[in-house]
Amino acid sequence: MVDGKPLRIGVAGLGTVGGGVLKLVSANADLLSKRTGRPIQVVAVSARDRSRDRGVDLSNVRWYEDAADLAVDPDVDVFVELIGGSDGIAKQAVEAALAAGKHVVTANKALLAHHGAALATKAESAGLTLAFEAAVAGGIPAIKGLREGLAANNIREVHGILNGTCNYILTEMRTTGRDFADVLADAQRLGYAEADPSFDVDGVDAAHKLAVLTAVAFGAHVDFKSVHIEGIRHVSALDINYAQELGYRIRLLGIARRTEDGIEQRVHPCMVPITSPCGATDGVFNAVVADGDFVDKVVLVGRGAGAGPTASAVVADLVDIARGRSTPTFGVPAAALEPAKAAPLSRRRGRYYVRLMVVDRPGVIAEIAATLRDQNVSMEAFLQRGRAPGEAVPVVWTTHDTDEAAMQQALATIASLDSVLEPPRMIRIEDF
Ligand SMILES: NC(=O)c1ccc[n+]([C@@H]2O[C@H](COP(=O)([O-])OP(=O)(O)OC[C@H]3O[C@@H](n4cnc5c(N)ncnc54)[C@H](O)[C@@H]3O)[C@@H](O)[C@H]2O)c1
Ligand SMILES: N[C@@H](CCO)C(=O)O
Ligand code: NA
Repeated sequence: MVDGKPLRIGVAGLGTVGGGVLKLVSANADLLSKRTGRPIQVVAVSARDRSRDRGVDLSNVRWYEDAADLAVDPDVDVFVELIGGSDGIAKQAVEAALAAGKHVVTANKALLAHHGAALATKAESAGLTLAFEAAVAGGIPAIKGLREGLAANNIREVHGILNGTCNYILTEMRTTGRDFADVLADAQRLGYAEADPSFDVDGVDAAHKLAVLTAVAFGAHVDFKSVHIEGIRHVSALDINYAQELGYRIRLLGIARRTEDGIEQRVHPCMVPITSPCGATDGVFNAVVADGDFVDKVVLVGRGAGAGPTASAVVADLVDIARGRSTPTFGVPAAALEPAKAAPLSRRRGRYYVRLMVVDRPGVIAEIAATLRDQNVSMEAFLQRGRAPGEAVPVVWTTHDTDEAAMQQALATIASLDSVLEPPRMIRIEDF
């Protein structure tokens, strides 16, 4: 219902994203009002540090020490949760807002990954909107793109670069040779990283987003616990250089696919062709690639983190609410979401890159080749550069299509060989 009355917003959390939302709502006030037929006004906020200058005049805005009190303010129409965390105050305040009849907009993928289905049920049964465009792939309209734009399709697969911090780190390591810790500190300074950056580099943040994206893509229950998760801590400069030589980029990807066994969900470093959509997406940019049965492949690329892009997504959700538009939270009503059925990663069939550090002595390669033969793993390319008799040298190969289970078995055997000095580094190759 659009009646020209202001849409009254309460914002909890005024950090990177909250600050960005305040700025956007103020800077583009006229535009938003023209587009929705009513002003969007921030009337209340809750934040830890009242004295901090956020570059926006908050003198006429109500302050709350406790976000849960803001959530039930009778003069707030929409509660915007930008605090973060899967439980604690964020969950408590969102639940309080829904119970008090407020629409909720959140950027909190951790909350949605753990409690998305339950919160959607609460919102829908009260006729309220729970919106979260900012939670997945920052400024990219990935949720709306899938849920509204591709609503006519059976989605076969969705994959993408879902963590800006990791893509920024991998890009900077390749293009500048800087080391991991140094680039991560940069990403934190730029407002890309999570409060606990291990969520970024260990793949957990991308897995939160993938679980939410999967639910929207397939109309299935959010099933975070079934996501296979590996992060980027083990990706070395050596691997990044070998990837380049082989025609690939290393990306942390989230991949969700419908298979005969159920829905496969995985987050791990991948090698993808340099010219593929994900291979060509550098820096803090994210990419989301969806494959629908009628539309075929659709690619969305944009900034995945940072104040401006994330605020853009939060406010787009506010525009929907101001216009009175509503869509089932995950594309189908919460009661009709398909029960989670997870396909195991052991059923993956595909190509692999492997790097070993071995003692440079005769017979080592023959031992490795014998292990691969025993597991029916077929080598595609093999690289060994330079000689350093008696010392550690890298040995790299790629495989033809191989079963994950066979690959894991071969790697376990290879890891136990005396001549292999470090745990084997394996990166899955995806020829998207
Ligand atoms: N930074 C990004 O690029 C980005 C992008 C998409 C989504 N997100 C998500 O947005 C949310 C916020 O992220 P951020 O980067 O702005 O984090 P941030 O740490 O910069 O901001 C969070 C703010 O919440 C405040 N806060 C903490 N506890 C509070 C409480 N009890 N009451 C009120 N305020 C409280 C903190 O003081 C802080 O200012 C998180 O869920 C995050 O995952 C962030
Ligand atoms: N830490 C997240 C923020 C965006 O959700 C990232 O780097 O992608
Ligand atoms: Na988004």
